[in-house]
Amino acid sequence: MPVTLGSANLTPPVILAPMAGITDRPYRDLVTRFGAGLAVSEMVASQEMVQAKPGVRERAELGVEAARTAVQIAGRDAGWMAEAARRLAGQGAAIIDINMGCPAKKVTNGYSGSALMKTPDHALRLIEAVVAAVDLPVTLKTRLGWDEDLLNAPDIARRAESAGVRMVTIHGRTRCQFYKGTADWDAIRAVRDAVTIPVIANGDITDGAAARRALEASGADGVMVGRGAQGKPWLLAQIAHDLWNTPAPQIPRGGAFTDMVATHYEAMLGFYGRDLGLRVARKHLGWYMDGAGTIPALRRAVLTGRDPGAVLRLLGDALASSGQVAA
Ligand SMILES: Cc1cc2nc3c(=O)[nH]c(=O)nc-3n(C[C@H](O)[C@H](O)[C@H](O)COP(=O)(O)O)c2cc1C
Repeated sequence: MPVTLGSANLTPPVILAPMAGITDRPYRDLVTRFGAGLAVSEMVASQEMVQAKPGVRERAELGVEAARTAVQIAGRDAGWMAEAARRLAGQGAAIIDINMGCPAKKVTNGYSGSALMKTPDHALRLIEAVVAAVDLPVTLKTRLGWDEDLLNAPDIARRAESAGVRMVTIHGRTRCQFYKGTADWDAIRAVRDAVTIPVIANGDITDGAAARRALEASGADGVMVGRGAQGKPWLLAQIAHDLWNTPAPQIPRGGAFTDMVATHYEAMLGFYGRDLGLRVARKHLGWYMDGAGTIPALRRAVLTGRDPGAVLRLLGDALASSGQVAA
């Protein structure tokens, strides 16, 4: 079970997936406090970060659990990527992760993200530049390939290992699948067989049973969980407990759940400021209320509220009258 990368100890090897607009500092803090092995930041566009474009700095800002934070960088230019990695290392990132999996057209049209899988020689030069730029472990996140005709994740992973990459995470879909269908955990085994570094399986892992099946199918060393943890920041610790009998997380119920949600909400307002904080918070509040079984009218009132103080009061009422809290 132990996975270590330099001074970073990823035990338990259950990792919060990078998710743009979601895995910001307040949420990573919350998930790592429950007991995740590592949390990966949402992707930071390397050039924009180095040029200090508005809004980019906050996304990379490290949380209190910096030792358990990987910062993910995206881009297609080796120079910008290396410089971004250098600066993030200076800010205390424990690990630099390279994005080679994002399927969004606005990213792939610029030949970044998963489009790098179509130009592996170029991708390797970029990886080498990042590895040379920092003393930290560098990791890589890819998909199985661009499409069914180019399933080159094993080859890229093998070359990345030779270039000094210390761990690869594979989302078990191709770029052309986007998020459709189901993740193919069996296909990740070819990557496991191609390298000696840790391999992490990702895609559609939503509980301990799915994590166990993903590990059996892929032979991977750990799992990465994204959407399944939305509204359930304890899920990664629960998966680790189910698989490796690590301490069970205290899943908050009743007033403790309301307190956790309120604290997360206030952390988002504090981190982003009032207006942007409220916009970002709506996503998380919606997931919490879905999980709590909040009745639609109360849910609507919370999600359309404009005054942050009133939203907090409405949220307390909505959760107090929900099934989860009453249980
Ligand atoms: C809203 C959203 C944003 C995402 N942003 C990123 C990102 O910034 N970098 C990245 O490598 N993957 C990103 N992903 C992909 C996830 O990291 C993960 O690979 C994918 O969601 C599959 O895992 P899951 O089924 O556990 O969610 C994103 C996914 C979602 C749903």
